[in-house]
Amino acid sequence: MIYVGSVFRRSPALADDRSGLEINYWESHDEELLKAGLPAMLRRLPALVTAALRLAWRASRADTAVALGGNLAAGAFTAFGLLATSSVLASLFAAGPTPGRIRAALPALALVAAATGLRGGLLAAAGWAQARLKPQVERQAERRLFELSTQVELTAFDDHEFHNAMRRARDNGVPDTATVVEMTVSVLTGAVGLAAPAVALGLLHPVLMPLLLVTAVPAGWAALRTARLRYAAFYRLSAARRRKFMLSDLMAERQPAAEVRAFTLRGFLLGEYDRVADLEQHVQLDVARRQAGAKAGGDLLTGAATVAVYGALGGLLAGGVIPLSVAGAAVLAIRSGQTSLAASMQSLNKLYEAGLYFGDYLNFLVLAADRTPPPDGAAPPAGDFRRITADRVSFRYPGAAAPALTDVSVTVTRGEVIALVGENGSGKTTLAKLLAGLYRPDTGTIRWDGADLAAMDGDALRRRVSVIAQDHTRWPLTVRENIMMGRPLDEERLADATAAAGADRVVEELPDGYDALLDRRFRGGHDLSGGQWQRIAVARGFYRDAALVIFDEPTSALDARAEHALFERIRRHADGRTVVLITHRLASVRFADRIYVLDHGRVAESGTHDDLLAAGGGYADLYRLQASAFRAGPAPALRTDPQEVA
Ligand SMILES: Nc1ncnc2c1ncn2[C@@H]1O[C@H](COP(=O)(O)OP(=O)(O)OP(=O)(O)O)[C@@H](O)[C@H]1O
Repeated sequence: MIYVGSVFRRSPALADDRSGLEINYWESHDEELLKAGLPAMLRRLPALVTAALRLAWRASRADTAVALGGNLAAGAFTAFGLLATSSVLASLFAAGPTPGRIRAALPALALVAAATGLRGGLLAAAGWAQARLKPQVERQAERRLFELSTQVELTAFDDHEFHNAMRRARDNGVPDTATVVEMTVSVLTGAVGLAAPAVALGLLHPVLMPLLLVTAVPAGWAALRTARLRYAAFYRLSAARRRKFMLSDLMAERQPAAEVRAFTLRGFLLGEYDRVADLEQHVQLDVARRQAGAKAGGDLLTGAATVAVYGALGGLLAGGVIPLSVAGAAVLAIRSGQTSLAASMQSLNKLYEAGLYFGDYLNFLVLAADRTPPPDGAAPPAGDFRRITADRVSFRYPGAAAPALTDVSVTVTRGEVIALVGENGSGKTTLAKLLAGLYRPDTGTIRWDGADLAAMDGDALRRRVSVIAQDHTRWPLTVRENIMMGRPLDEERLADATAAAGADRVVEELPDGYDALLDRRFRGGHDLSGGQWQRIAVARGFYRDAALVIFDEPTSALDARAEHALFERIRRHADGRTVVLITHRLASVRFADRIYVLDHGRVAESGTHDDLLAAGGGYADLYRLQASAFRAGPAPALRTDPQEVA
């Protein structure tokens, strides 16, 4: 079981039903983050703001400068406008006839109007720059993620921790990267919007400044508490949400639709859905209740603080500490400050929350960089290789209890056809992937003409190898793109590869030929049968101009005629390439130059077909069993003792 329970510690009655859908064990360190208090959160902010500004700067210097500069300048005009307002009020409240007082107030009034207009213009420019930043930052973050996800070593995808980190970074981290930048600018805007009236109040009378700040504490506490609760819920549900996505795919996607019906899985799947949805609902209701409590508490305290501030202002006025014009300007400044404060608290709330997801994104970048092979790998030997050797190679998948390969040694000489046979799970595919440089051995070495694969540039090596995987991908692309696989178009080679794989008839029968889109989810898309798809996959292998071609069960879905034609082509070394062939059809490997029989991750036997038959081991046993299927009479019993077979 991957998941361990924790939320039900508080509600044991639900434990039986919902266990297995809880927080993942590798997320336990994040709980520390959730428990962090307000000071810890505020301590986190400078790092967040710095990282966000760096990202924004890299995405667009001009937009970052305008967004920040515009807001700062607008803040200065706010303070200036408030001071000018105080002057206006002082003129209006002065003694004398009304027309004279109005005339005296006009210059200050003009300044207020100019400051307001300029502030509006600056805020509009800053807002536009902020809006332009968002897509640029998101694109940059997403591209970086895809650069790394397509570059990390293949074993990273077998590692649950990495996989989960990648999902979190992709699903939440990337969108929240833009939010972090957006909210950072908003928080800075809010801070300037708060600082401007604070400065204006300080200039009007020093005692007024602290009054504004009194209202900040309760609103800030409520906003941050709400964000923490929401984040806690996200973490508690991350495994459940993934399960729900999987269930959604199983119940509403085309591919499994037939099996859902054939196996009458509907009830089972809906039951699973209810189990996950129950947990989700339980956690969400719990969070909503606690968020409502936090908000109500925050509102109550903010209200009390506001009453206290206005009371204090009244007291100062009554005591003659400040004149009426200053009190009037102070009311406007406090109003303006409170509006900015509310906005910046909301932004702070969002920034903190998005910052946690953004932290996931940053963590993923570090994890992925650790798992990316160094870029300074050596080039594979020039020209065709003469020999590939695997020497006492062992390999264990991440988290697997037993090694998939132990002390395996094989040799592949140029131009040979090498067959890997053995029972299910004996390690054939794993060995083929190691030979192709997709995995690196834990111990032992694989060499191309003496050059160690471990020190070689992975991409350069893989350009020389063609792997037709057993579970090949059905790319939602056109037939042509499915065969070319990113290589440049060469019409003659395309026609050859298609014919060699027996895919020419498939292409002929499609109304759009090579241009047919192989995905029924799109308009005009087509689907192929399993065997037709396999022919396309084999054509892909032939199209690639590779020195080594690895066919992993290339004929499992082919009809007898196509299978025969393909093996004939491989047997005749039609294109002079070296082939590693994995198959369970022993009749088809008789012609191989050498056969390796794998058993529980070890090489149990090796040699030519005749050698192995003469040795009378497991291969001979299985071969006779398969051959008997085409003869009349009962199948021979499988013998476990090789001596007996001989
Ligand atoms: N991604 C993986 N993570 C963990 N274990 C794996 C993974 N892939 C394969 N294994 C395990 O490694 C062992 C060898 O698997 P491999 O796919 O190489 O066998 P195979 O001989 O190709 O089998 P088959 O004939 O069924 O294709 C098996 O025990 C399998 O369960």
